[in-house]
Amino acid sequence: MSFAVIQMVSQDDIAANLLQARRLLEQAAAAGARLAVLPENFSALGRRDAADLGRLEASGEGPVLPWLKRTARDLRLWIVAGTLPLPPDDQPRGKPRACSLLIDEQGETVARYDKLHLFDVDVSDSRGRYRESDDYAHGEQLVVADTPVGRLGLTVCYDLRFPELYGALREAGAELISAPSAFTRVTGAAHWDVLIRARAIETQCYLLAAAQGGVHPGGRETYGHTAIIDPWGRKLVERADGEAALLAERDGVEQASIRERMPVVRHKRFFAAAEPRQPDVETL
Ligand SMILES: O=C(O)CNC(=O)[C@H](CS)NC(=O)CCC(=O)C(=O)O
Repeated sequence: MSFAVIQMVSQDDIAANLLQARRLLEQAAAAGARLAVLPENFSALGRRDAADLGRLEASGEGPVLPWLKRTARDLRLWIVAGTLPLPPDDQPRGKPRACSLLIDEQGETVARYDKLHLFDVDVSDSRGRYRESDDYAHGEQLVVADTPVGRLGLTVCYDLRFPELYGALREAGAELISAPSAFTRVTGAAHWDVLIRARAIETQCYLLAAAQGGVHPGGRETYGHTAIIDPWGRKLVERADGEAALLAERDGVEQASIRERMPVVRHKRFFAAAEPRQPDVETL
């Protein structure tokens, strides 16, 4: 049972990004992938109109959700739709979440994960001030779902720095974890490789790390290095930058053997809170 990670160099033109994504998903499906992970903000990168885009999609008039449905069905492929801005289901006019949808091969949405940790960070480079929370609100729960390649835990990008989330996904039964990303060049060069391998090793899961890799509008550069890491921490595939569809296969027997021979879940002595903490109360 193989799965794919897709690397893109998304721009601010949604139609062009969807064409690029379609080509890469076709390659993945033709090579035999049953599930493919798109990168963070695959459909639009470098725009500041997340609220408008999210409301448009929620109203059913947006371009991305119907495209996802159609593509999954045409290619008979499960898709982890990187991220796209979407308001909460029960507040169609609310602030968008950075939302990672899991679409099945019939085109139905079977899970929705809203990015828990928002990237409000001053990176030490010339243009490096990021305030994701200006445009997005954070999510509030963990999400795992069953897929044909195994039980999947969903995460996004900056989440990679919060191992408690990954530990909780493992305890919720995850066998694979998706991490669609758009790491900055600077932080990626310093930390990406260690973060994705550490999350795979400590959870004994396959890490499906699908990244943006190249130059985007405004000269912003992402680190790329899309990869699949196996539960022993081996890098099965990797691409430094540019468009790519990379495949690997799950070895469930080996994964079970690693978990049995090194039963870290049973050895655990410190426990993080089971639920993410509630949204911060605004104080003056
Ligand atoms: O804003 C967009 O257009 C796309 N979204 C992103 O790039 C997101 C939020 S700004 N990036 C990250 O989370 C980078 C994390 C990172 O680089 C790190 O943890 O070091």
